[in-house]
Amino acid sequence: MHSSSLFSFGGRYPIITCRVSSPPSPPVVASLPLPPSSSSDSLACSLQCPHFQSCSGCTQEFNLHRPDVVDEASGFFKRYGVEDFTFDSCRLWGWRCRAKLAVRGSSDNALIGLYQEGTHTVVDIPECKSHHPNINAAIELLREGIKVFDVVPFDEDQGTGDLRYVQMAVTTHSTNLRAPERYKNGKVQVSLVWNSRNERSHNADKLQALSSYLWRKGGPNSKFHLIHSVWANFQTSTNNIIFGNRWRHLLGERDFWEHVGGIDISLDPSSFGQANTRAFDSLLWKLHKYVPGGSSVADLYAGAGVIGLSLATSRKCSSVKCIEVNKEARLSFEKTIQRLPNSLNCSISWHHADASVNPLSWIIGSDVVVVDPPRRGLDASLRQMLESVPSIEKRMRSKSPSSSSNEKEEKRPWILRAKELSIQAGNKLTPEENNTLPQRLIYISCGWESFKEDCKSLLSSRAWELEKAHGFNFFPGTDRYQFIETFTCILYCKNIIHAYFTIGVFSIEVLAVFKRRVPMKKKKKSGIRKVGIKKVRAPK
Ligand SMILES: C[S@@+](CC[C@H](N)C(=O)[O-])C[C@H]1O[C@@H](n2cnc3c(N)ncnc32)[C@H](O)[C@@H]1O
Repeated sequence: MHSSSLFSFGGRYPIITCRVSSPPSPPVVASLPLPPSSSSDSLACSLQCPHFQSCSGCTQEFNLHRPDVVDEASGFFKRYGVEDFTFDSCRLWGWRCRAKLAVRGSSDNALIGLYQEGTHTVVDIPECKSHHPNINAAIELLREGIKVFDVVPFDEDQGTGDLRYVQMAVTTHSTNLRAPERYKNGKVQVSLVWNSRNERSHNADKLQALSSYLWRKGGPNSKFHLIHSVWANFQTSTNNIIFGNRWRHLLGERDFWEHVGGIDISLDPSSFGQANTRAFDSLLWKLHKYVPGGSSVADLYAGAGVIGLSLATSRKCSSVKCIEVNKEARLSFEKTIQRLPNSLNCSISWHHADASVNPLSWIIGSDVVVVDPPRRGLDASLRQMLESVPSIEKRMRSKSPSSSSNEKEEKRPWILRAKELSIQAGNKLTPEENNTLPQRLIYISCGWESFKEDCKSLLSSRAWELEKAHGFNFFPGTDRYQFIETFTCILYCKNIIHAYFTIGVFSIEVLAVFKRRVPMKKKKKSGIRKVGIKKVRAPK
């Protein structure tokens, strides 16, 4: 039983609960609207992690439920007319269900963790408080296996060793368990990033031995079933990119299922997955409210299409079009659609395409466009197109129906290429073509700094106005400005010159809803001639 200290903010604030105990803890759903902060709250909601300060993962020790950026966000949205910004503090510990960790050191003393800020020194983090507890348990099992089979951790300077990184992903979706038991009993998919070209390379026997060990000690026939599956990724490059292109499923279940936003989603180890599963689920349910039933939706920066597919199901959309540049995500999309309800009467498509190339072609015919870009924010061409939606619409209206672009044979090569790689699903096979442009834009952002710039730019175009904004504590404890090396490959040269730039990494994920701005009608001239008005000074 985990002792907890519950406290509440009386009066105009609803109850917020925080737990003092270590993870695992049940979901902590708080907020709405913003909770105040006091010194007792900050202590109760503190990280209590032994690795704080040595590990670069977390930078905020206290007040996890209310990161500093929340005040800034609330002020920002108020300036743009949103008075009721809300913040959901979500689960504060044990929230990370997906972690990529470097493996360094020696086989007797493997260091499995993150880099120290601004360095390439790996800090071991066996008791990380952000990790789902079963990730920490799987790391310990891996550490044992490394020792038993003399697996050599990677040496960055020499480019030698066997194991470079490990990705641990937890699925909390076991329907064999009662719902409250599922999170705690999450199973871990382990992906070992192996320093070789393929499974036939010289150190392949160690890979085999290590994965069998993990399965024997943590698989379904062990005392504590911890491991969902084991995968290998092969990477020999000298740059800092974690994964190579070659993946192999070694042991356990091949498919990895999670349940968010009302649907089962399949996530391959190679495709993008949210680290904070429960916070993402909260965001999706909030998002559903802003999409009218029966809408046509364009989901840009779609990954495996989780957002679009959850909307298709819950909002009974007439069409959903997902656009994603990483072709690896396609497989997960294909699996996910197989588990959607048969009754779905929606035209669903996924396109392998760059949203920044001719972005208009992706949003035309949609009522709602959802964008979920990486931390750097929207691609400039997409933002500019969204800003010119009113003028594009005007031009389209003035064209005669016979000259409509839909009736022309499509010749643009980037559209043709994306069509070749697209998947069509759902009962309704062809979307009803029309030339409408979206009335609503929903921006999901993991990059607060870039979001502010995009938001200011969208609003100053006078095409959009802000309707609502919500914040979610996706990465509790991580608010900071981070130094990023610009030329990572030079680390492997002798006379290293490090070049850095800073980016802000904030714990907040923003859901901002924009609606089309209704232009003010020009007043008609009344025909009455204006006569001069003499200003009369008010009597003192
Ligand atoms: C923050 S993730 C969101 C993924 C997805 N919406 C989800 O929640 O699972 C951003 C995604 O955008 C994709 N991406 C990046 N640049 C892109 C571009 N120019 N066009 C299309 N997709 C892009 C990335 O591959 C990544 O999958």
